[in-house]
Amino acid sequence: MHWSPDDQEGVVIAINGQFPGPTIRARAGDTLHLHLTNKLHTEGVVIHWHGIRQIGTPWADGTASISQCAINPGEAFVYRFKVDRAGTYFYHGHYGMQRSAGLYGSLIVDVGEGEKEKFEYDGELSILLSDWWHKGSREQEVDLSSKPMRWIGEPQTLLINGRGQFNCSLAAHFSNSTVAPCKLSGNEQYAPYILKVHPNKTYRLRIASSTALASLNLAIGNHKMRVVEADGNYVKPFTADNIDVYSGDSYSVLFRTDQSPSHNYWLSATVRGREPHTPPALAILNYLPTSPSHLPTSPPPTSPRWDDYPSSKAFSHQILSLPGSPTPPKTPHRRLILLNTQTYINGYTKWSINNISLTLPTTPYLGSIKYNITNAFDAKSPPDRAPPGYNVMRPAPNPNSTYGSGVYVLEFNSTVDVVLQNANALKDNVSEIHPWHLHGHDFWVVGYGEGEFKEGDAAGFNLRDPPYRNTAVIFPYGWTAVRFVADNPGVWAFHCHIEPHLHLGMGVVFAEGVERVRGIPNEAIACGLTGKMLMRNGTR
Ligand SMILES: O=C1O[C@H]([C@@H](O)CO)C(O)=C1O
Repeated sequence: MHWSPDDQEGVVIAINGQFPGPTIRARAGDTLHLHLTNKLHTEGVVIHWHGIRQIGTPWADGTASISQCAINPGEAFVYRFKVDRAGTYFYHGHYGMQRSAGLYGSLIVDVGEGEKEKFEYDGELSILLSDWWHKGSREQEVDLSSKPMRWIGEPQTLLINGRGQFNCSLAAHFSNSTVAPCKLSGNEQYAPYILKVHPNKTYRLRIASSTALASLNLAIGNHKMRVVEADGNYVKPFTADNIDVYSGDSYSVLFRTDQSPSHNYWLSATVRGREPHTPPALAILNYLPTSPSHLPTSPPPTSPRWDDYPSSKAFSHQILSLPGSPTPPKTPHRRLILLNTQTYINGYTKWSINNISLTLPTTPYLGSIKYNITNAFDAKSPPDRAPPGYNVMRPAPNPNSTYGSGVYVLEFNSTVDVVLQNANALKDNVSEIHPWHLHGHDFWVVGYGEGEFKEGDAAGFNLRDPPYRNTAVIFPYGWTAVRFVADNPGVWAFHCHIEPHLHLGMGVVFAEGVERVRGIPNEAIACGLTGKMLMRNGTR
């Protein structure tokens, strides 16, 4: 497939003229060859593929490590990887703030030839959720990197498959707010996305969130959902009126079209965890043969209040793996405790992990480790835990941190626990949601807790049916523990999926079995010191 991000039109990055980018659909076991030409005039492009583990491919894709060389304007690159299992995934830009500008699309992998899903359905629908600002991604980067920082604020619009409303509401007549009704003839950019269904069928709705900031809650008016998949893995099915979807998450839900077929219904997404200044995103569930322009006669579904954390926690705790799913090794070889804090460095606002704010080196980690280039990043590994006695309920007594680019070197095939410890941010009584995403692996989400993690809490970890996924949320003032096996040779990012938070340093880098990585393509290391090495060797 040929595939080219084009220049920003307004503030949206399109791929092959489409926004969001094209849906890439494959079958488990396929090897994809995606030819990417960067047609942006001034910016490099890096793409990350969610859920792709790439074990067994000829090389551990440099995209797995967020510091790979960007594909420069005018350059072309072939992404080659195997999609080894079915599931709902997506891809997105991983360079600067390009995700907030729209560089994303769906990646859907069907079960292999002759195989069956563990649930049945008559039809399938797919939505990719995102958020959108009127400011371009470059301006946002400058704002975030200024002293004092200028925060990007809440998005102007939430989008469902790239569609959303600004300054008008499709459901204005249901509320007493002063927002004007949207005048629809059908082709406006704010026309809603329409999900067409036939009555009395079971549909699989695939959902992924590529938001740059917003945590969302999704509901379909008058319809219950049955959650069956999370991040490409089966979960024990459960029924929900609404579901939380954090940035980086993907789900499949089943629902029955058992409502009156002479009406249409709203699908809505609302903001969670931050006081919303953005109206809900609305799409229309259109019961055929009713006309899609027949707006729903009932109001959009209600969702929990943005700060109703007990309901979000209850939802997360309900996600457990389907019996027969992989279970974690019983004991870890190593446990990292990563304290998440909002900090300052010389007056610049940052996010830090164990008091280090990640700054990516200009040379890709994969190449520098593989070829023993010792001065490309900090030789010292970051600490395995923050100093004891830190009060997570209060702003830090000393809010200053330092920059760092060091790597956690994990023993190949070892079992690693990571406890993500949330804390108070810079302001009193503020602690935010952070969805953490791991590249190149799935992890088991083995526990959640309130306040400070204590070693004794590990005795309560769920090792029986923890969900196996690649994104896990930490709630305000709480901790979340994940366990994974470091069995994928390469260098892998683990980071908050809120794009401005990563931009401000909220991430860490893991390296394992790099000596086993064979045949790194030149394009993946053609920058920084490895780029110079290739030039010296005459290979470039
Ligand atoms: O990183 C962030 O910065 C702001 C605020 O803390 C400072 O303006 C905010 O809400 C974030 O999530």
